[in-house]
Amino acid sequence: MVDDAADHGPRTLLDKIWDRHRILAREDGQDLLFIDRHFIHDVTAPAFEILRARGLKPHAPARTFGTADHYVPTHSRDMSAVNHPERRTMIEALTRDAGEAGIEMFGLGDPRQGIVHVVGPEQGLSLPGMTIVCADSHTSTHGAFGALAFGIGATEVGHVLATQSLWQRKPQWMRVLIEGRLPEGVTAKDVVLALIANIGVAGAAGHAIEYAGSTIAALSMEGRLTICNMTIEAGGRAGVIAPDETTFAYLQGRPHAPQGADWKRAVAQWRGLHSDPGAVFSREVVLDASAIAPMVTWGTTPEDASPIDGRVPDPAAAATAERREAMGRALAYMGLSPGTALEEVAIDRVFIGSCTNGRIEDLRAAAAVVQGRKVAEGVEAWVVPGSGLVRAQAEAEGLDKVFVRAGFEWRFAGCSMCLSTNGDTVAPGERCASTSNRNFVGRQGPGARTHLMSPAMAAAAAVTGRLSDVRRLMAKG
Ligand SMILES: CC(C)[C@H](C(=O)O)[C@@H](O)C(=O)O
Ligand code: SF4
Repeated sequence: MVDDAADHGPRTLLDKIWDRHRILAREDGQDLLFIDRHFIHDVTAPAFEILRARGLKPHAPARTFGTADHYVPTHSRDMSAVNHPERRTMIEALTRDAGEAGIEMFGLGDPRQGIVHVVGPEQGLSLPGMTIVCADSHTSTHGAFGALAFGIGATEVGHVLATQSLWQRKPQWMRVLIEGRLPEGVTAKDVVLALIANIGVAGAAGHAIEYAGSTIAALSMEGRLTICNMTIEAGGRAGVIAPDETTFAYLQGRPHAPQGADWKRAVAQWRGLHSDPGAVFSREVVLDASAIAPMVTWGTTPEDASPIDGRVPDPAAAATAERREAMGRALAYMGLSPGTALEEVAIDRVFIGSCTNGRIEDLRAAAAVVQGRKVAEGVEAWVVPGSGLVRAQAEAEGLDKVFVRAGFEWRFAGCSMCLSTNGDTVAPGERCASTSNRNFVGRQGPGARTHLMSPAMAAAAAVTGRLSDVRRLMAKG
């Protein structure tokens, strides 16, 4: 590998990871990077065709891990519940191809199965300093451990499977500094929605983001995963947080984390994974955590987000004609009128889950709001844990009972209604309070209207039947 670190000045975390993984540099500015970890899921299945067509086999199966998530049913764990031929084919093809290649697979029926971005961290497969790829845009999630993690396309999957390397152009490096204490009822999800509302869906285009500051330092590992997960919604290539004691405590003892003497050596090395004082960033954005309120989206991109105590904005007040038109279209799709108080908007469905907010702390936060309350009349509310292990943990804590008693459906792990590729959909015209990451037109089903928010806010919406300020419910106890 090329090691030109010696005579450098202060380096960023990205420089450090990049330099350690660069095998070759090409004149056009692309570098060949060694890839430590490759995740595959049921949508990746066709990539194996690329290999077969060229007579190739996966080069490093032990660095590759698979899970079935996008196409799996969430009302049952039985393969016979997949009554859609295309979905069944995708799951079966992945299972077969992974099996033949000697790739470990967390399939349907495996207690560790779940959404790829929940499973990787949970199993200790995503570690500081690694390069991590997956044919999925939300691979940015794994950057929360201080790894360089990003989504790749189908052809690139073939390249990584065959060579365990990938040609990449180094992104620019942007720092998002978040300082101060989060107010009561405000979570990592609100922070990242506030950031995207601030910089826009293309705000980090061409950049990898390093998140830093006292707010990030105080966040749990799960909160950090939520923030890195949504980096892609700001157009960022990757989101990274320097590893610290919180990171090490989360990883210690996980099945694939180093053990014993290896653990000690690894932690000693990981402590060097941070941007050096004086390292230069191409951009910096600063956010004041104490000024952030619980957020909800009202439009059809994650940028269309406002504090819950606000109103549906008026396109007439938009800065540009283009934005005015986009807002007008979004409000028409969402069935909302400018000036309506967000808290007056009635909802039909609630989805608590996804790789953004389907982890145990998310379910605990939602259950704390739901406890002793009932799902509002006419609302259909679901909890879809991010993995089988999250589901089991929640059951061990009795959270499933809190949800079921309140009238929620308690489902099995998968992507489910985040993208609806498994058939879990929101009906046309219905409005869904969702803890997922994208509120695009038709994302949760044709004509479905998505409002993004935190798990606690989604729980508040479930029990009131409207978009609601969770802080008020918390005050009542
Ligand atoms: C299906 C997959 C390729 C896609 C992604 O890239 O993110 C999906 O996970 C999503 O969230 O839209
Ligand atoms: S939960 Fe949603 S965002 Fe995450 S991988 Fe699945 S479909 Fe994509």
